[in-house]
Amino acid sequence: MKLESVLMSGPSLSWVHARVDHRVSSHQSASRDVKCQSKRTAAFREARQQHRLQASSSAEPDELAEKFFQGQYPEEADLAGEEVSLPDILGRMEGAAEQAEPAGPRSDVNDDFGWTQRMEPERAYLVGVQLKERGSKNRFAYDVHESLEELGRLAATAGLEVVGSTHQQLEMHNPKTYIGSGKIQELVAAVEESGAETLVVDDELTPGQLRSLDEAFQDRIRLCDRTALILDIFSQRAATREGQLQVELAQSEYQLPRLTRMWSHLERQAGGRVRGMGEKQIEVDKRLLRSRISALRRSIEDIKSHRRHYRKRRSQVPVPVVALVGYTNAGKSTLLNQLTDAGVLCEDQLFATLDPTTRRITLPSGMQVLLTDTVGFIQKLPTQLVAAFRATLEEISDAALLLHVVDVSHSGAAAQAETVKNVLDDLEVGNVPQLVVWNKVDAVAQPDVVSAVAEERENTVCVSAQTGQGMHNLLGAIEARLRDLLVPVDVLLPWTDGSLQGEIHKVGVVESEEFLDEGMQLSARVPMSLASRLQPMSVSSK
Ligand SMILES: Nc1nc2c(ncn2[C@@H]2O[C@H](COP(=O)(O)OP(=O)(O)OP(=O)(O)O)[C@@H](O)[C@H]2O)c(=O)[nH]1
Ligand SMILES: [Mg+2]
Repeated sequence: MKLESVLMSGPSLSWVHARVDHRVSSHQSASRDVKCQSKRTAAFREARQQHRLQASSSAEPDELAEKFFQGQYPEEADLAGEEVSLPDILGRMEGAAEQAEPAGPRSDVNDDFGWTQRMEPERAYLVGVQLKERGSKNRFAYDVHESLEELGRLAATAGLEVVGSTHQQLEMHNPKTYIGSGKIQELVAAVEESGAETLVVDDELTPGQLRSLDEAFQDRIRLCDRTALILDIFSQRAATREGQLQVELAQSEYQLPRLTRMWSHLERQAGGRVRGMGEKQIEVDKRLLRSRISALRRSIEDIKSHRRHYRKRRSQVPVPVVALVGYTNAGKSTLLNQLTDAGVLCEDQLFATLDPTTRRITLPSGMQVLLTDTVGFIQKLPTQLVAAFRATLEEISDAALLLHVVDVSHSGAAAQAETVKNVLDDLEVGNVPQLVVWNKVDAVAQPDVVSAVAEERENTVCVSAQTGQGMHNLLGAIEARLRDLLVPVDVLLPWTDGSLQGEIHKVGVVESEEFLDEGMQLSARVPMSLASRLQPMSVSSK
């Protein structure tokens, strides 16, 4: 009943997601990063209210709420009528929590509700796997050190403090335990020694791997994988309604196969006396989560059709769209700001931009284009997010040209560019024409050499979005590329064929339109493929 109300209440679902990860070592979970505080405070308020209604007389509502908040679920109240009483479960949990409480005092603060939360960031330990090279396919494979460094930046963005890391070289990820089973005890010891409360794994774990690692750590730490971390960052940052819905959908899909964890631990704590309850509850939760997923899909579809309508109107204005795409932190927003007065937030942080901003710019000849900033990509991008952002990235598929921004000063620039290429292919926009922008040329050791290499390559320009170097060149290149892509046509479209007119507006630049008795006469610049289809209607060929 409670979970249902939480699930249906939308925004707090990310809190449910957090709860899935909560351990019985609940005093540790109280140290979750402060960024989550507002969501958690809301959850707490709700919990407390519900407890006032539900709690048995044997426990103070506040005490119950605090336990609930620390990952000791309020639904336990629902179990009261079953084989084990609520105070019994709470007592057992209390024992477990005491045992698990980390040694040493840490500074705590009181919030409005009188419960305590530590201000220090949660400490995280990172673990990754270096897959052994297998043939030329891995030409752009990420080095595990780079990947862990990136994971550390993601962790920091999410508000964690990295206290250590390790990796292992393997032919493939161990399907049961992620790292080699022989390495696990070593990892457990290293994590314990580091004092970390969270283990962050550099890949997406399968539900089975998650379970095995959980068991190896005996629920003493919070486990988090790269996907959960990225989803968490997205949920903290999504600003528009659509962005929030998309992230929530991605999180729900991620949680669905992993729900077992939150109930199996309850069974363990109750010493098996509530066996069967967990399973029953998992089924209920899964059903609720599935219906939430359907509701989210419907809401997103509604917004999408609104946007389609808006884009249709916009496409009637003959201004081509140029979309900035690239790896996260490549400098896309800085470039947009340099070319316009958009004032978009640029930060030396991953995923600074989640929601697209569009501005009009004028090219040297006076031709106008719309420049759109988009969300950055990252290696091992969660599949749920690729799917979720397919809608937002429709903007990209409508673009006449993609500016692929590459941070050329980054040691992994080639691998990052390859990742972007693969994601664009996944999104089925790999064949939209592109101009490659090598950014941050001010930060490379030999800018002249880099510029010379860029000049030799097709469709590549070198710039510094920060200093403004190369901007004039870039604008010229955008214009040349757009003109290249469009060919002039003069056509007479019969009134019986209305759809072609819309298509010309959508993908080309209309220069003039005249309504005649026989049809519409139109001068435009359109892509080559459309120009050849329009050939039979060409005025000059009549
Ligand atoms: N040295 C140097 N730094 C740059 C340049 N362009 C951007 N940066 C810095 O790189 C960091 C990331 O820039 P953003 O513009 O936020 O990058 P982004 O591609 O929009 O990143 P996301 O929105 O996270 O995907 C910021 O700290 C910028 O100041 C450049 O030309 N030179
Ligand atoms: Mg940005």
